[in-house]
Amino acid sequence: MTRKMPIIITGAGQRLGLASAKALVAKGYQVIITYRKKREDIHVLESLGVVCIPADFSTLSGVDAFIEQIQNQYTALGGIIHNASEWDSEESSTDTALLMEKMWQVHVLAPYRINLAFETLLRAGATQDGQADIIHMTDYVVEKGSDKHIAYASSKAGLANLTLSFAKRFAPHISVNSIAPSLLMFNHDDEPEYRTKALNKSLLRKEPGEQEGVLAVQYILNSRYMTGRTLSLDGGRHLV
Ligand SMILES: NC(=O)C1=CN([C@@H]2O[C@H](COP(=O)(O)OP(=O)(O)OC[C@H]3O[C@@H](n4cnc5c(N)ncnc54)[C@H](OP(=O)(O)O)[C@@H]3O)[C@@H](O)[C@H]2O)C=CC1
Ligand SMILES: Nc1nc2c(c(=O)[nH]1)N=C([C@H](O)[C@@H](O)CO)CN2
Repeated sequence: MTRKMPIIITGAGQRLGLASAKALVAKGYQVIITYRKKREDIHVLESLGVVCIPADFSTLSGVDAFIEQIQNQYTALGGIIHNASEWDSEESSTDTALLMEKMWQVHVLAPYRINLAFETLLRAGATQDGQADIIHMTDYVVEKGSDKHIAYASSKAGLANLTLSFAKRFAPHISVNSIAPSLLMFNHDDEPEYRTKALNKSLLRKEPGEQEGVLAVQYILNSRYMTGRTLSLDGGRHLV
């Protein structure tokens, strides 16, 4: 059943967020997205009727400005997909304290503050649609850690824990779930040897692409009986 109430996707100017926004619009959803960089694809989304809001969650004031804008413009929400993310490594950082702060700011504080702020809007949306959804984009490394993205992995573990807490707090009208990919899609600058190594980390040895994540989002939005759980998209990596 398609929702009447709008679904927010954060960080949807490219890759998985962009593909998810296009897929939900094609299914008849009202979609709101956030972005930082105004790429050509933002104009494409606007032409499809998507409401595109510039938002930078790297500061508390940036998070609160986004919250205020939504609260001023909407009286109900069908859901929010916390997709915005930075995949920073210790190797690429000169200050590990700032790295940890940055990872927790975007992956934990922003979703935490937004979920609390939007509870009333989501409950109003659930009244209209029968249910509202929060989806946290986490990561396979929540289970296993990462020796090269330590701060990132810890923050995604924090996000995964938010799924458990908000599922309890917002039941029964708002469902809260995680999607935990391992490799979905490479970045354009990933070297061939890195790609080979990453592909060999899973049993299925493939780069599934963004549509694997889109299918998971659609499954959760269509589900009527899933909350506090994680959809793991990892090609059997846990068995390697
Ligand atoms: N790609 C993969 O293989 C995997 C992805 N995931 C998770 O899935 C989700 C989607 O992945 P992917 O599409 O690769 O994500 P991206 O790396 O493309 O990041 C998504 C968007 O997040 C936005 N963003 C980053 N920092 C901030 C910030 N401080 N404030 C607001 N927006 C911000 C960026 O917006 P802009 O470009 O406009 O600056 C970016 O386009 C992410 O949460 C990721 O951690 C997990 C495991 C594997
Ligand atoms: N925000 C992002 N998070 C992650 C990305 C990414 O590109 N952006 N990529 C990965 C990798 O695909 C990793 O799962 C396998 O090498 C992880 N998180």
